[in-house]
Parts: sequence; C-alpha cells; structure tokens
Amino acid sequence: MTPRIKICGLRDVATAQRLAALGADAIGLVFYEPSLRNVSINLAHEIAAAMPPFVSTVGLFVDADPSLVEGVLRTVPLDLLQFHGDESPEYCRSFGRPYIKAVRVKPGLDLLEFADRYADARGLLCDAYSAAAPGGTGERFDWSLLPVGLPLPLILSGGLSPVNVTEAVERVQPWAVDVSSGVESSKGVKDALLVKQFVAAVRAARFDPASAGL
Ligand SMILES: O=C(O)c1ccccc1N[C@@H]1O[C@H](COP(=O)(O)O)[C@@H](O)[C@H]1O
Repeated sequence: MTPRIKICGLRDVATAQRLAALGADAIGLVFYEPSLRNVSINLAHEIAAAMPPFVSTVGLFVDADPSLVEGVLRTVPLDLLQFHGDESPEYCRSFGRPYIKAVRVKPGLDLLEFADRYADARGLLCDAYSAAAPGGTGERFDWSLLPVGLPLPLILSGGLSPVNVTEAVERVQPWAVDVSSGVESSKGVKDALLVKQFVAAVRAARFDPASAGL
C-alpha cells in the first residue's frame, strides 16, 4: 500500500470524476469565499453526488460561521470536514462529524501538544505557514519540523507536486498526502497530466505503513 491521496479545490463534476479515475482517494471542496477555489453549495452537491464509491468527499472550511458548515452539511454529502483555520477543538467536534484539523507548521510550534488537543480528529493535516493566506499557497515547509510519534495519522500538504512528492513520502512516511497548487496548470485549474504524474510519484515512493503509525 501507499499513502492515500487527496486532491483539493475541485470546481467541476467532470474534472472531479477524471481525478477519481486517475487514482485520487479523496477530493476536497473549498467553502472559503476568498479562495479562487471556493464552490457554491449547489455545485458542491453536484460534485459530491457524482463521486464513485470509495472516493471520499472532504469539505474545507476556514474559521467559518457554524451556520455555513451546517448549511453545507444539510445539502452536500460530505464524508469528512477539514478545518483549516484557528478553530478550537470544541468547535471542530460540535458538528458531530468526522474531521481533520489542519495546522500551519512553523518553528516553535509544539505539534505533539497541538495533536493532543485535537485527539478526536481523524488526522492532522500539516501545511506550510504563510502570512499571506491560510492555505492553498503552493509553499512547502521544512519537513524536519515534524516530530516523531504524532498520535494522529499525518496528512502531509503544502507545496507538494509531482516533482517533490516521492521525496516527501520517503522522508516523512505520512498516512496521506494532500495537494492543490502542484497539480494545477493555472490557479484553480486542475491538470489531468499533472495529477497522473502526482499519483504515479506517490505510488513509486518507498513507504512502510508501520512507519506511518499504522
Ligand atoms: O485551496 C485553497 O484555496 C485553500 C484555501 C484556504 C485554506 C486551505 C486551502 N487549501 C489547502 O491548502 C493545502 C496546501 O495547498 P497547496 O498544495 O500548497 O496549494 C491543502 O491542504 C489544501 O487542502
């Protein structure tokens, strides 16, 4: 087995189906208006409803008003929530749905303590810190900042691409990888060839599930 693959920021049904056929295990839908990848609830419903079995749909939120999350959940068949802002553990669990918590990694942050606070999360998504935006920047971070012994499945993200993802998997041994910018031909436009190369590069990596804490 190799790490699970999530491709984030889908904006149309045909592309989402194509990426699922190319090997994506999960697709991400962005509910964050400042992002170019933001989708309406109606479009999100169409995309999620078109996913084949065993491909998960993840809803991404950034410090959203709870009414937005609840409104999305009423209409869109999401499998998992991704909280990518400064949401508290209480907020994350208040929806009664499985969630992953994103953390923007920078020196000095105690990731073990952070993971302990979100002990009921299904995974910890480690992304690059950027002062400019909460995520989706295409920037990577220093993977050596990741501690050994994280108590949650690690989802590695931040500036991954077909060029660097084999090295990333071999060095970090994450449970899953998450990518957006690195498989786009222009901001917000997913490129099937880049996705194909990304999936092949993940599958080519030396990966030991035991190292991923499984
Ligand atoms: O994709 C976005 O527009 C986005 C907006 C706000 C927060 C997170 C966002 N995307 C997530 O960011 C990371 C890294 O993306 P990239 O590959 O470096 O572009 C990824 O987890 C996306 O899910």
